[in-house]
Amino acid sequence: MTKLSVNINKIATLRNSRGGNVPDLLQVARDVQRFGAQGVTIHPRPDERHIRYQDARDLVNVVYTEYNIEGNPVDDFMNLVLETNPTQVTLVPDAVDALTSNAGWDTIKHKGFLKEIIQEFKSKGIRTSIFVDPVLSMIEGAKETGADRIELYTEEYAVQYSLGNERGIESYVEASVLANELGLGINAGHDLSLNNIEFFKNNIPNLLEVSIGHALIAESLYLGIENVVNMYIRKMQ
Ligand SMILES: CC(=O)[C@@H](O)[C@H](O)COP(=O)(O)O
Ligand SMILES: NCC(=O)COP(=O)(O)O
Repeated sequence: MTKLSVNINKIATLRNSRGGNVPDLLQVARDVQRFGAQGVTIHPRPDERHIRYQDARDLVNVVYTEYNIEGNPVDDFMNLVLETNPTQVTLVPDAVDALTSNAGWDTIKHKGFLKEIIQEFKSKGIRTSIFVDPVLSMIEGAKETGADRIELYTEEYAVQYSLGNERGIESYVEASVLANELGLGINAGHDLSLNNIEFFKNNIPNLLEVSIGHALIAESLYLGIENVVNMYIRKMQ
């Protein structure tokens, strides 16, 4: 079964825009789990533009499904993850000023760095995932880092699918076949949506988790968040 982990970054974006607590991030986290989501994802960035570090702490007692914290492993992020002890940490090579995540790790160039960090998280019982492009050498490098899983960076898939090019899935299928052979778990995320999720899910062998936020929250403005969560779950059955 492919688990849906709802990324609630954009709930925090809306909340922060007025400085108060509307929408209530913790209540949305409770509700998406009640609606059937099997996980909650956050991506606290150094500038705390949406998710604040305190949100990550507050969510520890709210998330009873799978808690996934994503981010660039700078010292503050490392300390936050070790303090909150989530189900999973997903390492993302984001620049501090990046508008959003826009690249996977070079798992060959950064193998030593990643190995050390991953070992530290694993020693605390935290499942580790690294954000990668669907490039075979990067998948092989990911295995060398000792990561439990990869998260396939799906922006390019989403772009190609939106242009009607279903062949955009091919590199992701090849990467997934290799990951399965290497014993790496497969997660995926970035720009997945109600429009493209079914084709992706049906073509990726042993896809364990998708983390979806931006499109899901936007779609919920029209269709309602409970309805949208269940639409994703039905499309992945
Ligand atoms: C790694 C990934 O693709 C998501 O975490 C994405 O970075 C969401 O971040 P924003 O919500 O800041 O765009
Ligand atoms: N890891 C991807 C994620 O958490 C959400 O990405 P997006 O759906 O906001 O593009």
